[in-house]
This record gives sequence, structure tokens and C-alpha cells, in this order.
Amino acid sequence: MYNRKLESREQSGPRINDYQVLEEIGRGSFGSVRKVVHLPSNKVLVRKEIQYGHMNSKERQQLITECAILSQLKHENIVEFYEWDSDKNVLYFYMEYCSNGDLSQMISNFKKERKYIPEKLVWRIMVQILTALYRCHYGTDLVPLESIYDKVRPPVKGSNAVIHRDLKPGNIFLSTEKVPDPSTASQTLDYNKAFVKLGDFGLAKSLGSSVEFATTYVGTPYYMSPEVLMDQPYSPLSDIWSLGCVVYEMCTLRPPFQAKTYSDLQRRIRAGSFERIPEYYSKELQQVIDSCINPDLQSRASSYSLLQNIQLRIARKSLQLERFEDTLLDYEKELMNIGDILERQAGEYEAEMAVIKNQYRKEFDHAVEQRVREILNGKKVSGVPDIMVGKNQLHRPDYHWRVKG
Ligand SMILES: Nc1ncnc2c1ncn2[C@@H]1O[C@H](COP(=O)(O)OP(=O)(O)OP(=O)(O)O)[C@@H](O)[C@H]1O
Repeated sequence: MYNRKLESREQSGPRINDYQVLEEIGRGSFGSVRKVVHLPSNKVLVRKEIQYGHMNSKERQQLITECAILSQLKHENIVEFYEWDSDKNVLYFYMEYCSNGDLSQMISNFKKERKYIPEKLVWRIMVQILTALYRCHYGTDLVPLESIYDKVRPPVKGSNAVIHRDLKPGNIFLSTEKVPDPSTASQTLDYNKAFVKLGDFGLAKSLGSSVEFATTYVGTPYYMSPEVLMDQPYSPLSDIWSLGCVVYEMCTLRPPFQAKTYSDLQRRIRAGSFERIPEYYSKELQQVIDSCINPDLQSRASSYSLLQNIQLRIARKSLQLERFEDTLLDYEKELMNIGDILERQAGEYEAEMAVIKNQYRKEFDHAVEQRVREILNGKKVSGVPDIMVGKNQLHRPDYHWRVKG
């Protein structure tokens, strides 16, 4: 299992030789993304390249500090960040490979089929994004729900809030596995069972800020909050705005703000008015979206307040139960495996006992025959052979059951 901790380059030396570089799977604003094999563990990962030759030493240091924070960010809904390495002008980030596509592909698939995304699936995906955001915004994991009536406890505000800063459908990876399996990459995903993994957490912070970032960005900043467009600092609530835009897009299959020019888009985002989602969806979902896409930072929802919503609590609880069921199924498989092993070993034990008994009987018969012959030959015999009084104990074969893997 690959789980090497991020270490300083000075301590560990370059790691590039540990990787076999495979094909490019995409390109982002900061460089290319390739599949790689981590040779010591034979695990397929993703390597993201970031050109940093233009950065001054302070910016590089900030990027490295960010890497250290990201490497600590372990959460089932966040793409795992393994380690980083550097060349003269390029930084390499090694991350978990999410082989089953992302939310933007799911949205275009529904669009192609001219179908709405079922509301249950919208809540399911939203709650997983929120769980990951909560972990980052408050630096702590959510306590599992006992029942859907449990209120989420108020978080203690930590100083290490990590803000995503680039939440968009293309950074929300989907899989049906807790640990995505690259060998199932070509299979179609049953979206109703989709698990979410957020990618690119916090990286945008080191790579540029707000408007500067928006203008160097390859894609259109459809999901960027008005305060960020106005060059105010990012806050966790900027992620909530983006989340609202993503959820809106799941319902309408297009982002809430679109325009032909960048300045028009900026104007629309700052005004913050958008069309209602289709009637197909509940009022509650519309209200949740409204509470996220709210230009007024004071009244915009937080990840904590959103998680109090009953639909989101139901979605959380049902995911918890699904995971519990998976664990039970894993146990059941393990028990069946142990049962098979025990049955096989019992068979082997009996076969071996039969061989030993057979051998014992032959030795016994032989001893009797020999003694009778001795008596008939007039030989004076004293005592009984060991085999006939059972002094030679039958040896019992040793058996231990073992569980595979
Ligand atoms: N961990 C990953 N697993 C699988 N594919 C990935 C992973 N990270 C990125 N990709 C893919 O690589 C491509 C480039 O990703 P990258 O995050 O660099 O840029 P982007 O998000 O498309 O754009 P931007 O850099 O402007 O945000 C995308 O197609 C993305 O889906």
C-alpha cells in the first residue's frame, strides 16, 4: 500500500526515479496532468506538473507550505495528496488517480440524454462535497449521525481553515468505490451509487489570488464568488457560493451565470440574480441553492449551517448506512472465507487421520502376527509389544486456520 508521507526534499532526495511516467490525461491552467506508476508499490497515481520557474522564493515557500497542509488532509471525500517533488522549474504533485470521471462529465451525460439528474442524487453529491468542505473549513471531521434528527454540533473554529478556491464540476471526481480502482476505469458508472472526491484542494491559493487568478485561469470563472471577483479575500464562504453554483448546474445542466464577455459575467455574478431551477425539483433544494448563491456574505450559509438541513441529514445518514452495509458485506465475505478454509482443513485432517489409522492397523497386525509366530516357534515371550498396548500414541496433525490477505 502506498502511503509515503510528505518529507522535505533535503531529507529524502529526489523521488522522480520511483515513478514510471505514462500518458498525459489532461492539461490545466498550470501544467499537464499525467498518469504515473509508483514503482515500489505498483500503484497508479496522477502526477500534476506546475511550472514555478517564474515564482520568487517567498511564493515558492508558500507553495511548499501549502503542500505540507494538503498532505495532512486525509478525508474519504478528498483526493489524496501523496507527495511532491521538484525539478529546476517544475513542481510535481503525486495524487490519487480518480479513474471514473468527474461531475462535469456526469452533467454532460444527463444533458445528452435530455434527462434531469434525480433529486436524490443531487442531495447525495452535495452532502459529500459539504462533508469535505466542513473538514477543510473547520479543520475537523463531522461526528457520524446517530439518527437523522441529530443536530450537527457547532464546530470549534480552528486557525487552519483550508479553502478550496476552485470548486467546479471538473474538480469533483466520482467513483463507485471507496478506493477508486484504475482497472474499472472504462466501465460506466452507476451514478446513483457515486462517491465524491474533491480534487485540487487549496492549491489555487498558492498559485494565484482572486482576480489575478481569474484572469490567468484557462476556463471561465463561472463559479467564482462576487467578493473574489471584486478582489476581496477568499473565505470559506467563497467555496459555499461555488457549491451553490455547482448544485444549480446539477439541476439545470448549466451554470447559473453565463455571459458572452468576461465583464458581463462579472456584472451578472455581482448582481447575483439567476433563474429558478426546474419545477421538477423541490422548493427546499431551491432554498438551499439560494442560501449559497447569496452575494451578501453576512447571510450566506456556511458548511455548518447547511449540514443542519434535514434533506442533507437524510442523505448523510443514508451514505453512512451504505458504508455500514459495505462493511457488513466485507465481514460476511471474510467469514465465508474462514468457513471454506475450515471445511477444507477438516477434510485434509480426516484424510490424514485415515492414513495414520491404516498405518497403525498394519503395524498392529504385523506385531500380532509376529508374536503368534514366535509363540508357535516355542519362543518364550514376555510382555506385550508397545504397539499393542497403545504406548505409541497416534500423532495428531496440527491445523490452524488462516485468513487469506
Ligand atoms: N486526481 C486526478 N485523477 C484523475 N484525473 C485528474 C486528476 N486531477 C486532474 N485530473 C484531470 O486532469 C485534467 C487537468 O486537470 P487540472 O486540475 O490540472 O486542470 P483543470 O481543473 O481542468 O483546469 P484548471 O487548472 O484551470 O483548474 C482534467 O481533465 C482533470 O479531470
